[in-house]
Amino acid sequence: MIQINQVEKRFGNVKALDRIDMEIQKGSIYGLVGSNGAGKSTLLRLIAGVYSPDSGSVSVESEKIFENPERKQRVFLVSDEPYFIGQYTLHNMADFYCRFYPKFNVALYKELCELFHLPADKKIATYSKGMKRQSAFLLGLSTMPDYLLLDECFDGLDPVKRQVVRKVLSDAMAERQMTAIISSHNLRELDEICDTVGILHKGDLLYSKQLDDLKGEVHKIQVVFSADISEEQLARTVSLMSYQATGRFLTLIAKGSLPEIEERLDLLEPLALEALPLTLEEVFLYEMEVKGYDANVIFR
Ligand SMILES: Nc1ncnc2c1ncn2[C@@H]1O[C@H](COP(=O)(O)OP(=O)(O)OP(=O)(O)O)[C@@H](O)[C@H]1O
Repeated sequence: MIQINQVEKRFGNVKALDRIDMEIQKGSIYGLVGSNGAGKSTLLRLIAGVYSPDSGSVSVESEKIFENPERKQRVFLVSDEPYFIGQYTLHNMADFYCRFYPKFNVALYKELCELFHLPADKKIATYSKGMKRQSAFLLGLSTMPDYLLLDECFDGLDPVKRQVVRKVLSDAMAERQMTAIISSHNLRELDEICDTVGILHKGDLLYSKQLDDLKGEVHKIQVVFSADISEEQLARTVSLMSYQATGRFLTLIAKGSLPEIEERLDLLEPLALEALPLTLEEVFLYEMEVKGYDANVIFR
């Protein structure tokens, strides 16, 4: 498990992280979302032990990570700007990593090269941006980390490659309880991959929750009543997050368990009632609006 307690990190007079508390369970795929400058890379670098916090603590399996070579061996950070040596091919990079990571898994590396269809004998400098990101990901995974930190490395991957990444990550989790943290600007990209999501905004962790819990808590319901029902009346009936009316045809977003919401709305004798699925993006949007944040600022 990764434990982050009251972590603060400043760069000069910029407070990149402001007393963050967070726990990331072993074996989970945690999505870290936030706009530019929210503090995602800083947080990942603190977890990887690249930075030390100005105050608070970052622990991996109950030991502080900074200046802890043994713990650092178990964490691998794939940077948002992956670094490859000058004229190296992917195979050259794999040989390089082999020297520094005793657990580097050559069989897995070769399997991943085939899965991603990467020309491993060509210079990485000639690869596209997406190919470089895939290369950094597969090299990182081949070092067999217990904790793989991925800084925006899926942004811009096509849907087929995202599926491959998802499968490879879930295999690693099933086989050896690997934990992954993926940062992104894009909730949609994380929806399919992650089981837990946290939102960072201007150095604050606004939210951290398991997706199943989150999606089970917020519901979109279309309902038609025979009589006029006011917003106030609805708000007294259910925990109303949003409300739109077109005549007597209402679309509401409500919080709570779905059977309970439906039962309560039934008391108002609707002519028709239907619950519709919400995307993760919509759920966050409503949650953030209720908390008084402008979701358009957070997710752009
Ligand atoms: N090495 C540094 N020196 C000075 N300021 C920094 C440094 N690293 C980060 N910052 C500042 O800390 C804040 C958080 O930056 P960070 O890179 O963690 O955000 P981010 O969420 O990863 O952003 P992006 O999505 O744009 O990559 C920003 O205001 C940034 O300018």
